[in-house]
This record gives sequence, C-alpha cells and structure tokens, in this order.
Amino acid sequence: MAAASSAPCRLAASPSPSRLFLLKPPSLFFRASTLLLPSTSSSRARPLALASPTSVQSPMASFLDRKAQAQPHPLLHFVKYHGLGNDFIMVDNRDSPLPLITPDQAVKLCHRNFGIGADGVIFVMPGTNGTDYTMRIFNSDGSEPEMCGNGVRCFARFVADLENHQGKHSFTIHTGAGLIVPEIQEDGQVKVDMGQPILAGPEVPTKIPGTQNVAVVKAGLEVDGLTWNVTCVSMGNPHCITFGTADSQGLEVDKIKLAEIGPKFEHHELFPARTNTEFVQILSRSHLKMRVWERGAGATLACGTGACATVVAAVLEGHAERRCIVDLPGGPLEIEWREEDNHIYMTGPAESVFYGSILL
Ligand SMILES: N[C@@H](CCC[C@H](N)C(=O)O)C(=O)O
Repeated sequence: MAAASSAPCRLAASPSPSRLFLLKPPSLFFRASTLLLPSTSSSRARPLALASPTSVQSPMASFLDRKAQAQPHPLLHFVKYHGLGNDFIMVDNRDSPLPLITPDQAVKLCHRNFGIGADGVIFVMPGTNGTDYTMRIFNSDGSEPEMCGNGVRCFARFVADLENHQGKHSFTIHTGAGLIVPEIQEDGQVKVDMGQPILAGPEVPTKIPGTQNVAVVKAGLEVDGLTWNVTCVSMGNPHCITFGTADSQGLEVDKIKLAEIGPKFEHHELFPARTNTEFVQILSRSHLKMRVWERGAGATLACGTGACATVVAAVLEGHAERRCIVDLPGGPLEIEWREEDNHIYMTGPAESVFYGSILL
C-alpha cells in the first residue's frame, strides 16, 4: 500500500480531529485516493480516503516503516489483528517507552461505529530489564490491564511481521504480569508461556475470604439474588470463574444473559480492581466451554488469560485435568497447567486483518 503518507490530507480547515482509514484485507493491497471531507464531530471518525484494489504487492513491513507523523496532523499507522475474534489495534511503538496515543484516543479508536473498532490497543515497546520487548495495552474503555493472552499472541505475530522473522521463533516480553515468552510455531500458531497463576485472594485481588488457606476456591458470591460458586485466579489480571450457582447442576453457557450479569460481577464490591468473569460449562474432563465478560471491554469472543484461569479453576475444583481444550465463542484454545513448573501454556492462532493510518 503506497498512499498512506504520499496522499495529501489537508485538514487545516477542519475545526476538530478527523480520521483517515486505508484498509487492507489479508490478500489484497490498496492504493488510496484522497477525498477531503470537513470534520464536524470530534468523536466521530471521518473517512478521508477511498481505497480501490490494485495488483501492486507491497510488504506490510514497508508500510509500517513509515513513522508516526508529527504535528500539525498526527498520523498513526496501525495493523488490526485478532486472536479468535478478540481484536486489537497494534501500534509499532518500538522507538519510544511512552504509548503513541492516550487512553482517551484509544477509546475513540476502539469504538465499533465511530472508530476502527477493537477490544483494545496494544503497543510494541522497547524491552525492559533485558527483555526483547515491552507490551502495554489499553482496554476499549481506556483502562490499562496488566496482561492480555490473545493480545500477546497477536503481539508475537506483529513483531514477526515487523522484524521479518520466518518459521519458528521465540522472544521475551515484559508485561504488567511479569515476563511472558511466546513462541511462534512452524504452523503459525503461537504457544505462550503465561507464567504461574496467582491464587492468594488479596493478590488477585478479591476481598472474598479464602476457602483453601488464602485461595478462593468454590466460594459463595451473591450476585443478582443468587449465590454463585466462584474461584478467583490472577494471571496478572483478575479473573472470577464460575461453573454455576450453589443450587444448580452446572451452567449452560449459551443461556447466560452476559450483558446483564457480566457488569454485576465486574463492578462487585468484593473485586477492588474490578474483574474479568468466566462462565464455564464442563463438557468433559478435558473439554470446557466458556463465555467471558471482560473488565473494561465487555463481552468478547475470546479471552486468553480467561481460558488459562478457567483451567486452573477447573483443576482446583476437581472438574478437569491439567490439559484442556477451552471452547470460546471465537474458537478453541489449548491450555496446559504444567505440574513440573506450575506454568500455564496457551496455544492458539493470531491473524492480521487489515492495516491503515488514522489522523488523531
Ligand atoms: N482479552 C484479554 C484480556 C484483556 C484484559 C482484560 N480486559 C482486563 O482488563 O484484565 C486476554 O485475551 O487475556
């Protein structure tokens, strides 16, 4: 795609920020022609370029070589990735330890009607304390979580694209949850050493009293007039996992009214940092089905840290073995909580969808 910065975008007459989208589906590259539109709303994305397919092949990396444009019209280049439908705006932030956009800008870019649309924005930043890279992420509500499992697989594929790595490849990432090590497999899937789960209630954090020493396992939690059995696990970020209410046989997750019940868990007073919540159906001792309400993002099609926390909870409650397939609305993840090192390993896909540029 050749036109992102060569196409003149004259916005001096615009009274408020405008947006430029140049879209690329996976197999086609586009040449953009400019269309100048006055901007009328600061919260709405205004398309300033129309794209038409050409036969010109151009590597994504050369597009990404363009650095974010400085004043007077800051231009952000991005690539949209997803891991099982959990989607992210990926930003090449390797030149700076500060995110190129603010949380408020992330909220606008993530908006599914007035922005690019995503569950979050992820920044590939210089390493910290000897790691190869640092990952930071803003949720679609602008809050900053410590970790993101699907995001880290997208991060790995994005870095491979940026650095032109082929085949099997591994590197180290500093995150708010500590050191994370993804490995791109020969088949393109990404296997991630997600580290050890944290089980001590106050560290999750939750104010629910411990049921197995300090761990909160199958504890009763009152939500919406029902007592839910919950297990609380941190994967760097907090998770509350439920397999059902105290007087039910088990969940049929397709019947859960996620948008109604999810926020009541997320904002429950016993979760001081809010929480992600996983509703889980046991299909067998190695096969679980899960729907998630994410802190700061709502219902998403998949949650990698949530799938890891779910397997830990299933093992602690005696429902499953340490190696499980977790079915999410966007597809399956393979999770193993290894006994030898207490680490959790997550394997799944990550794909690029399109790339473009946007005026901030
Ligand atoms: N979707 C992510 C988790 C993203 C962060 C989460 N919303 C939080 O605030 O903790 C994943 O795949 O793990």
